[in-house]
Amino acid sequence: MKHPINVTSEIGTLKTVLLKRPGKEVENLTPEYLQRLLFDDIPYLPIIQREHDYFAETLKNRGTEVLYLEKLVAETLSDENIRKQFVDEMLAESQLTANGATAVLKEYLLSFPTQEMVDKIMGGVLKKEIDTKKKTHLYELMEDHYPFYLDPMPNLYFTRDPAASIGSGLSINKMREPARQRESLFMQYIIKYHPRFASHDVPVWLDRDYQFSIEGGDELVLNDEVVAIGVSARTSAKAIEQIAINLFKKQDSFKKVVAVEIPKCRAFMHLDTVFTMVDYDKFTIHPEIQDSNGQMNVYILEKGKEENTVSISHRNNLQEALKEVLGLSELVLIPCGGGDEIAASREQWNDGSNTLAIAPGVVVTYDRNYISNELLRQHGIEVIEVLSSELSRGRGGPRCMSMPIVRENLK
Ligand SMILES: NC(=[NH2+])NCCC[C@H](N)C(=O)O
Repeated sequence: MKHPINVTSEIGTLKTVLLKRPGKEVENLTPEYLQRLLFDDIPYLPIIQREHDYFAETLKNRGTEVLYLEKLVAETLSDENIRKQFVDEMLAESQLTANGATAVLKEYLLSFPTQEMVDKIMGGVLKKEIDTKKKTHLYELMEDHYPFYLDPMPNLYFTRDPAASIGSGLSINKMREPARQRESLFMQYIIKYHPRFASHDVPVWLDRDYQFSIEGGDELVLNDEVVAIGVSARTSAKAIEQIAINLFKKQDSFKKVVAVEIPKCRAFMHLDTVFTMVDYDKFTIHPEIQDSNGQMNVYILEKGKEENTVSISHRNNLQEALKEVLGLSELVLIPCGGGDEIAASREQWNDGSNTLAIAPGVVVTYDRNYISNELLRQHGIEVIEVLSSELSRGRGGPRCMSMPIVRENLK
């Protein structure tokens, strides 16, 4: 059987992708906790699901196999021992909001059929769901207005971030924000126990127990030798250096990691919110990541002379650095919003630069970013638009909502 993971570029024809259909977790958002849960508004569930289904259909119509995270997790947990072990680990990481709740919650969760249990863990567990028994302890009698035992995970539909496919392996990410840290546990179990992956010895370039954060929105596989990684609000320089060391050391063909420093702010949380690859020699860019002279900090990491080291060199122009590492004489950066100040910030905010390439020169984008979309078309890119009123409220676009598992290699 073929190796289950193969991603040697950002643009090779997308064969298999992982999505998560938004569910109850999105309805468990309330204004009070929006910020902490990394949302700016509450999506309307039936519409966000319709939009997400449309996105999935669009990919299927182009021949992509769509896998759903929630289904893979349920399949992974079909063995009773693994199921129990998973629940234990999930509860241990969930910083339960009431002492002594762990045992009750475990019993409660395990009482459901596996798919329902998975949906519940993802959706969140309200205290009122299980607070039926008589209260005997002091802490149980105390008024506590926090509604959840288990917080919902509304960011799960951004499957790009908790893990990232690179070559034949992946990084299973230590995520930066507490609201998202549990998300990568799902992938750890899938890789270890799901029949599609378990028997293949999938290399893990960096694991979720690594101390410093990294997120998939920052990890861009430019080709089979070069990976670009954003140094961002979510991804640390330390994790980038470590994954570079691991990539150069283990198999596969990777020779260079390009660390691209971007401003650390909410609107630009990951590299893919300001920079994505759309063709062999074309990228989207949000102009604001460069200074007034068009410069920014870019570092090229290569295998060092000593074992477990990298050699690092600095560049200050992204376009030139990309030409250098990709061996191109010409390379186009297509500005989000056409470079117009207002349109650029509005469309960047709604993920106008966050394109998902499904083949070289073919991208999926949000319909609302009409200026950026038009500009992409003028550059010869085929743009397939998807619905975006509710999906965009979570601050992520088509690239973040998809985790490629298999892409065709570039010729
Ligand atoms: N790769 C990305 N750009 N992901 C966007 C994730 C958005 C999500 N609300 C978060 O704040 O984490």
